[in-house]
Amino acid sequence: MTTIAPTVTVRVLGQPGDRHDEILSPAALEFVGRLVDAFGDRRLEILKERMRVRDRLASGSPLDFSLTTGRIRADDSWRVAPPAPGLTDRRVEITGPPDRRMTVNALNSGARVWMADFEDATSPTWNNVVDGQLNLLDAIERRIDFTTPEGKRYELGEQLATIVVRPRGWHLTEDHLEFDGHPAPASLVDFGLYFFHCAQRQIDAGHGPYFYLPKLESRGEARLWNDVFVLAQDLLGIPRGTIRATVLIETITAAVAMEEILYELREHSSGLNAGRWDYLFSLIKTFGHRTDFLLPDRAKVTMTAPFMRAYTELLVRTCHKRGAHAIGGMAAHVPSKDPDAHQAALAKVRLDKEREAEDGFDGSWVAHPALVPACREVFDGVLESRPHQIERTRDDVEVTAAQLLSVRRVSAPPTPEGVRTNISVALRYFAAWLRGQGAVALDGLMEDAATAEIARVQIWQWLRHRVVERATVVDLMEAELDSLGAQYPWAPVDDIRALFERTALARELPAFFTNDAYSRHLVDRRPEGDHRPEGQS
Ligand SMILES: CC(=O)SCCNC(=O)CCNC(=O)[C@H](O)C(C)(C)COP(=O)(O)OP(=O)(O)OC[C@H]1O[C@@H](n2cnc3c(N)ncnc32)[C@H](O)[C@@H]1OP(=O)(O)O
Ligand SMILES: O=CC(=O)O
Ligand SMILES: [Mg+2]
Repeated sequence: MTTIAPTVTVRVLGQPGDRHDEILSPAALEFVGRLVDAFGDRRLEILKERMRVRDRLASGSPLDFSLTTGRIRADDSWRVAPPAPGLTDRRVEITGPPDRRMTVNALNSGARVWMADFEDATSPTWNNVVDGQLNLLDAIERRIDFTTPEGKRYELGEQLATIVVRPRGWHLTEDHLEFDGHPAPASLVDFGLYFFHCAQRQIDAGHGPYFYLPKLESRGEARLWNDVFVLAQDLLGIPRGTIRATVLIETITAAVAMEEILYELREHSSGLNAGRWDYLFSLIKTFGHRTDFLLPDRAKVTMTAPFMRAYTELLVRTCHKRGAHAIGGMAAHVPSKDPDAHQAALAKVRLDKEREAEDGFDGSWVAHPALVPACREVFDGVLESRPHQIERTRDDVEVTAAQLLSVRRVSAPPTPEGVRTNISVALRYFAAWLRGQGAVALDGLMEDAATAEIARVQIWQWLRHRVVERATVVDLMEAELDSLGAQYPWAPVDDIRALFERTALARELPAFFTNDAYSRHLVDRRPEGDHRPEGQS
């Protein structure tokens, strides 16, 4: 146990791993402790406010752009900070968890930016969290090169992507670190450890400490992040305004506060990203009880649906009006070893990126190195020698809250195949997540926490509206669990069933499956000081 001046005590409850002490140094923990001390209570208030808003919307309050912040939207004089070094040209951004191989592969991929992800693509086991930080530090120090036992060499090239770290969202805790007896907010752990170790190193290397901020639900959450940035910079003597953060607009309540979110973070903002998968999840979670929000099979809800177009058009307009980058989202198709399937996946990704580039986005996300060239070619075609198209203000775009919510136009009951697919995806993804893998390719699609959330909340919604029989879902679930158990003898089938029952089949819809699964399955509750490997007693 360490005491952090003047009052905060920290306990590291996670089992020690190789070189973890380099990340969990007393000075780094003191720094995180100061952030927790300053902002822990405000985070709790924010979580309560989320519940209040959710209850209000569930009981019929209308969702709209706020009247009280109308002056922020009407004031044409403010802009966000200019693009920071390494973030001017963002035409291709690759995303992925910061595991060691992927860190090297992503940095070498030819993408301009690598979004190193502790949120949707990471299952936050203690090892993944601390090793991820170590990999980032090693990559920045250029000491990450290694050779696998099979003889495959991984080494950083000359032209590397700019690193942008996505810490976990405000809803999660890091239970392996306790400050004054309370689990630490996971956001502050991921942000704080990276900032402490890497901010100055990134500045020295000609870039800076850059972040993606996930799952924000309001302007107040953006203000909280901005205050975290101000204190973090002050504590380390780094000039204010050095940090840059791109906010994912991936909740329906954030969609009606995009401009306010940019405003709160304007000194540190590097734009907005259209996080389409969590956005769909948020729509179903918020309005799933309403029959006019009955969405069809997941595969049928595409980015050309009018309510999704309203969302992306508004995002581009808002960003460019304020001098900020608008970054596109993730097309879920991933490369395949089958040549025909591979070409089909490439064509779908290309189409998605073409629409984004033509709509005015300044760059977009890909999930795999083999997709970088397709995205780059599309944006090269539109941007030519310009680094972005921020000057293309979309004054032609007018989006109302009603358009963002015009789901009824695509509303339809699911097909039997759609039901089976969602059950199968959710269960197989849960199996991977419980094993420590936060992103997987299933049936040619990238699946991560956001896409799996859609799968499970759709099942909940279809049951609630009785467009699917409970007995059918239970039968399909058992059949899928049987095949999962046969294919992967290691899969904890009973845990996966119980997780699905609690998060998809229960009457009340839990806000995130990850809170439940984390506290039951990823938290290592062995007594402090018991450092025997897991499974040995
Ligand atoms: C909704 C959202 O939030 S989207 C953002 C969050 N989600 C993500 O970031 C998912 C990113 N993508 C991935 O994690 C992976 O591409 C997966 C899991 C979907 C597929 O990974 P794999 O099954 O390993 O794919 P595959 O076998 O084709 O990989 C080939 C090589 O490319 C590498 N690779 C694949 N995807 C990535 C990536 N995103 N970043 C870096 N390297 C990658 C693999 O490590 C592998 O390298 P190796 O040959 O040196 O071992
Ligand atoms: O984080 C991205 C998303 O689509 O969700
Ligand atoms: Mg997301």
